[in-house]
Amino acid sequence: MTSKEEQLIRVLISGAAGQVAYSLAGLVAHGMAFGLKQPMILHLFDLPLETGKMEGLRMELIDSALPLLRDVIVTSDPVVAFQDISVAFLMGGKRRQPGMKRYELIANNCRIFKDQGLCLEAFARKDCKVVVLAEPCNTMCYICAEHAPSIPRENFTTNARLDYNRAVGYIASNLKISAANVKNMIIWGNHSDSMHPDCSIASVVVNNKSHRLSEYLGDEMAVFKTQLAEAVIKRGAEIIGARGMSSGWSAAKALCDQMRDWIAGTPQGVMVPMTVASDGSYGTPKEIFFTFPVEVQRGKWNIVRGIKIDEMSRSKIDFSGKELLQEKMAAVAEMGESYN
Ligand SMILES: NC(=O)c1ccc[n+]([C@@H]2O[C@H](COP(=O)([O-])OP(=O)(O)OC[C@H]3O[C@@H](n4cnc5c(N)ncnc54)[C@H](O)[C@@H]3O)[C@@H](O)[C@H]2O)c1
Repeated sequence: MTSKEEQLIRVLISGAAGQVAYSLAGLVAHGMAFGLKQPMILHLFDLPLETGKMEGLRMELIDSALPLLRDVIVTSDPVVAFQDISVAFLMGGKRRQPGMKRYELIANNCRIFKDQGLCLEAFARKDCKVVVLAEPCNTMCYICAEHAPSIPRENFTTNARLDYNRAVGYIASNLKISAANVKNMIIWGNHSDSMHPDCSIASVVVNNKSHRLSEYLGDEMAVFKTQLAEAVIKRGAEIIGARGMSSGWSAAKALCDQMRDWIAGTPQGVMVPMTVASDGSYGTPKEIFFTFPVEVQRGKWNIVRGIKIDEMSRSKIDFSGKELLQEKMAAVAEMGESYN
C-alpha cells in the first residue's frame, strides 16, 4: 500500500451470483464507488448452489488486474461474509416472479433481511454503510436496520439513485444536452409505482447558460413533467420487457454514484435523492424509509428543507407514505413481531 492510499476496507456484495452484482463488483473494484485511493477486499456472498458463478466472477476480477483490489473472498457462510465489513451492498434475495404480488415478495424477502440485519449486528463494523437493493427495497431496508440496532440508522439506505439517474437521462436525452448539465431532480417516496419523480425545481445548462427547467420549457413544462414521471415509473418494467431481465448495469452504476456522493459529499447547492429513515419531514410518516432530496457533507446526509410542495406533490407524497406504512406493517406481521 502506498502512503497516499486509504486504509483497506472490506466490501460485501450479497446476491453476488446475480446480474447486478456481476456489473457492480467490477465498477466498485475499479474505484467508482469509493474513489481511486481506496483499496479493498471484496466479499462475494450468495447461496451455496451459486458458488460456481461467484468463483467465475472472482476469476474475472483477478484477471482484470485492478490495482485497488487486494483480495476476493467467495463464501456462502454469513459469518465470513459479514465479518469486519465497512460497506454492504445487499442484493441477495428472491426476485419478483411473473404474477407474484408485492406482498408475496415481502413475505419471501423479509426473513432474509432480518437475518442479514442480525449478521450486520453481529459481525460488521459499527460504522458500516448499508445499501439494500432487493425488493421491496425501502421496506427491506427498514427490516434490516431494525435488526442491526448498534449500526446508526443513518447508515442504511436503498438505491433511489437509479430512479434519479433515469430521470436525469430522460431530461438530457430530450433536451439533447449532457447528463452532467441536469441538476436538482427530486425523487420522493417509495421505489414503486407510487414514487414521485419531481422536476419542478430541476435546472439545466443549455448552450452554456443555466436555466430552471420550468423557465426553459415554458408552456411545455406541465406536459413534460407528467411524461417524465410516467417514463421513470415505467422504466423498470420497460427494461424487463426489452431484455427479459431487470436493470443490471444501470442499477450497479447508480449504486456507485450514490456511494461516491455519500462519501465525498455533494457540491454546494446540489441535491441528490437518498432513501433514509424519515424524521417526519414534509409530513411523511416517521421511521419508514422514504426517498427525500438530501445534501451530503463529510459523509453525513441532511434532508433539504423548505422545498415548496404543490397540491399534486402533496397527494403523491402522502400516497407513497401510506403505501410504505402498509408494507412495513405487512412485513412485521409476517415475522410475528410487534409494530412500533
Ligand atoms: N431497487 C432497485 O433499484 C433495483 C434495481 C435492480 C434490481 N433490484 C433488485 O435487486 C436484487 C438483485 O437483482 P439481480 O437482477 O441481480 O437479481 P438476481 O436474481 O440476478 O440475483 C439475486 C441473487 O440473490 C441470491 N440470493 C437469494 N437468496 C439469497 C440469500 N438468502 N442470501 C444471499 N443471496 C441470496 C440469488 O441466488 C441470486 O444469485 C433483486 O431483488 C432485484 O429485484 C432492485
